[in-house]
Formats: sequence, structure tokens, C-alpha cells
Amino acid sequence: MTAVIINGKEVADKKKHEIAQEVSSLKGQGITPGLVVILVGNNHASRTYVTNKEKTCKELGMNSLLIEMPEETSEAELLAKIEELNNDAAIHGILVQLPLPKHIDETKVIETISPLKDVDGFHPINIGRMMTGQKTFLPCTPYGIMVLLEEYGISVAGKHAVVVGRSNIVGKPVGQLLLNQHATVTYCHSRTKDLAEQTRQADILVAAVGIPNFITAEHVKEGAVVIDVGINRNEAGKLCGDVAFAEVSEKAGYITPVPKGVGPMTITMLMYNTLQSAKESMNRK
Ligand SMILES: Nc1nc(=O)c2c([nH]1)NC[C@@H]1CN(c3ccc(C(=O)N[C@@H](CCC(=O)O)C(=O)O)cc3)C=[N+]21
Repeated sequence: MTAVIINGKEVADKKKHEIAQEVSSLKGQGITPGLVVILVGNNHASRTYVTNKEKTCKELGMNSLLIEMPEETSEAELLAKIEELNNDAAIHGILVQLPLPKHIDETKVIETISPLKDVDGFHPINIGRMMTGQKTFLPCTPYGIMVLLEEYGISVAGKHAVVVGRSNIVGKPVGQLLLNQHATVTYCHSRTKDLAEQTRQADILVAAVGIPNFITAEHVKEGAVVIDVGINRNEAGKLCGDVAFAEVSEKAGYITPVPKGVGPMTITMLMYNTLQSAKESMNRK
């Protein structure tokens, strides 16, 4: 089988167009969605994503504010900045780029962001709401994956989904969203015995490990849907995922490439969440 390549860039462009239209109508009602991105220190990889987020905000007619704080910023200073933004009515979304310098407690930072402005969907209140299937901000990468499946007409109910990786930002929540859509979900991780035996059961396989070429053809059932969440750099400095694309795309039914797969959807869902936040702020007035 030769896999259908899921074009994340194309789906992202379509969704962004819809978001831009809504932003424009919201502006007519006197409100412009505003996103703040806080970058602490100068992690090079973080900077490209941040630039991308700013560019997309502008494209969609939203306000974007980048706050750069030096590496030496204390935890107290960062928390004070977040409190200030929590109380700023012009700001609808607050994203603190992760990872943070080691002297800052990420959990504390995430818990300080108002759940009403937590467009990353990382606050424990929003995670709890997601788990119980209530309406809330969904984490952007998992949400983007669900939108890709929907756009390609891939049904989830009753399917066996296997998630490799159990991070708080991708692995755990994507498994939860798949479960909410009635999949049977298996989580695999570094302590899993005989990984390939597990992954070969997957109708839908999500790779969120952070190791290039970790998932090979032997891990994949013929015709499976393979979602690659990895963002790695190979020896040549080229962006690559967790899946050995050439060999797996000969066996899978559907596959997401890296780049132009899941990545563009992540930023798009961030914009979507920011738009929803702005709309909800109007309803509270
Ligand atoms: N609080 C927080 N929220 C995040 O959402 C967050 C974060 N911290 N820290 C870093 C990761 C990484 N991340 C990406 C977003 C888009 C692309 C993306 O658009 N990738 C393009 C290519 C970009 C390129 O060429 O470098 C693609 O896959 O086609 C990648 C990675 C969000 N993150």
C-alpha cells in the first residue's frame, strides 16, 4: 500500500482562512483578539516557533505581543508579569513558551495563567475539563491532530489507537481526545515491553517520542493511519519526525509528513483558541 500523505499545511491554510473571517467580524463588533507570547531566555529553537506565531497572528488580523525576558529572570518576576496580563482586558491568550530555564518551576507558571486565557490548554483546570469531556481550551497539537483526522474523513470510534509517548503536552492529551471520540487507546512509553507488538495493533498510530526514525515499517500494520508529532533535526540539520517516512509510507494507509504535517496545525489551533477566548470575553461583559 502507498499511503495518502496528509497535507497539514493545506488544512491549516483552510482553517486559518475561516479564523481570519471570524476575526474580521469580531473586529466589526469592536474587539480584536490578542495573544501574548512570553519567551524567557534565548533558546534558538523556541525563537523560530515564536516568530511563526507572531507572523500567523498578523496574517489573521489578530494583535500579537511578544514579551522577551532575559534568561536570568526570576520566577517571581515571571509570575508577576503573568498576573498583570491576566488582568489586561485586551489580552485573550497567554502563552509562555516551554521549556523554561531550570530555575523556574513550570507547573507554578502554568497554574498562574488564568484558565480563561490558557490558550495552550495546559492549566490543570482545563486538562480536567478535557478529561471529563467539557467544553474548554484543548491543547493545540492534540486538537490539530483531531482536526486532521476529521478533515480526511478518518473515523475514530471503535478504532484501536496506540500513542507512543506520554508527555503532558502531546502524548497524554492526544490519547484522551481519541478516547473522548470512542477509540480504544493504548499508551506506550520507554518502559513498554515489546513496543512493536503493541504498535502493530494500531489502526491509528501516534508517534510523539522525539527520536528520529524511531518508528519503522516493522512497527506499523498494513493500512494504518500514522501521525508523526516529532520535531527533530537530523545530522544535516534538516527537520524530521519520529517516523522513518520512506519505508512507513509504503505500508501505511495515511501518514503525516514532517514538516507540513502536524506542525502547521498546532499554530492554527492556537489562533483558534485565542479567537474563542476573545468571543467568550464578550459574552462575560
Ligand atoms: N507553551 C508552548 N506551547 C507550544 O505550543 C509550544 C511550546 N510551548 N514550545 C515549543 C513547542 C513546539 N511547537 C511547534 C509549533 C509549530 C511548529 C511548526 O509549525 N512546524 C512547521 C515547520 C517549522 C520549521 O520549518 O521550523 C512544520 O512542521 O511544518 C513546530 C513546533 C509549539 N510548541
